[in-house]
Amino acid sequence: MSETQTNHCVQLPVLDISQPLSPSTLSSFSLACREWGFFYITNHGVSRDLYRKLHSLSNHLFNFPCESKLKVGPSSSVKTYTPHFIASPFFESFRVSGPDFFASAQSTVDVLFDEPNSDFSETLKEYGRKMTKLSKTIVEVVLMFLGDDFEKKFYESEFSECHGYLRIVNYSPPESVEDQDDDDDDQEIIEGLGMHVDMSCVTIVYQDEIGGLQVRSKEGKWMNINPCEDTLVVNIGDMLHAWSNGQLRSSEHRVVLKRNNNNIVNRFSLAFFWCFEDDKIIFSPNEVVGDGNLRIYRPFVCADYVKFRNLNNEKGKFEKAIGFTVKDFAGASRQI
Ligand SMILES: O=C(O)CCC(=O)C(=O)O
Ligand SMILES: [Fe+2]
Repeated sequence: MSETQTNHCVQLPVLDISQPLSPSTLSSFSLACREWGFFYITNHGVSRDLYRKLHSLSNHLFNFPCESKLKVGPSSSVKTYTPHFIASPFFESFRVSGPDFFASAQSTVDVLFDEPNSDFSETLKEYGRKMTKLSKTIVEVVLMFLGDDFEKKFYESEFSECHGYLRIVNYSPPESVEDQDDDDDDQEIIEGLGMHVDMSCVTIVYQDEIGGLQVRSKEGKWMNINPCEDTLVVNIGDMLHAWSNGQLRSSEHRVVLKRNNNNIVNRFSLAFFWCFEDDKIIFSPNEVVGDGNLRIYRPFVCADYVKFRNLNNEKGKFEKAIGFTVKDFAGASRQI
């Protein structure tokens, strides 16, 4: 039987990232990270104006003809554009990488635009700076969820070399896909991005008001993560999941697209991935594992895991969770 739309919505706590953490909030976020691997943040310092600007400047790039965008596509030297039909027929994205977000954005702009233009790159520089600062704060806070003073014990030694990159995503039907004319009710769901787990330590997601982000419960049920004005969604990825010895959940999630009179509604999102450096050896410290517990992952080099995932992506299995997660890559068959 094919899957149809559900309406279950998960209640995730909202963290005011501008305030110090109180012991009572600590426990609800700690629980959310262990149960869902997702929570919201507010007072994050990114204005609605900046999001409006990012949306409109990004649309400008997405509106270039396909042939132009492919000049920065997977077969080009720049490789910042992922065209339709790689992640899904409805997904296309531009990638902007840190630490020099300006230079990375400009490498795309220089190919696409005939005239010199730095509006996009300047804006991405500002957004990259804000997301970098936010990611550092989030990692510190998440370390507090794991244990007393863990941010003091582990932030500097383990997380100070992290880096980030941004994926700007446009969910829309490709030119070659006709609108469907099924009945209105009981429609099959359309995945804009299939089930996957992130590779990152943490991911910060901005989704527009359309919604469609879903997390899979431990029981395997899809739950909506509704957009909420002025808040961002944070989720734990496989790198931090492995580092925490599985205590923080790296959840399967996906994006489903909405329809309006059988037309797919365009959706815009920004996913910022905060990751360990390539040569980092991910190995959960004794104190994190805790007395009497066993390690569930063998130590591994971060870049080797990224390579493992990308290899499977190339085979057309873009970010599919099953068979290609850190559990498959470094799960300890014999616990150590
Ligand atoms: O588009 C979104 O809202 C989320 C995207 C996502 O999960 C990802 O890019 O890993
Ligand atoms: Fe994701």
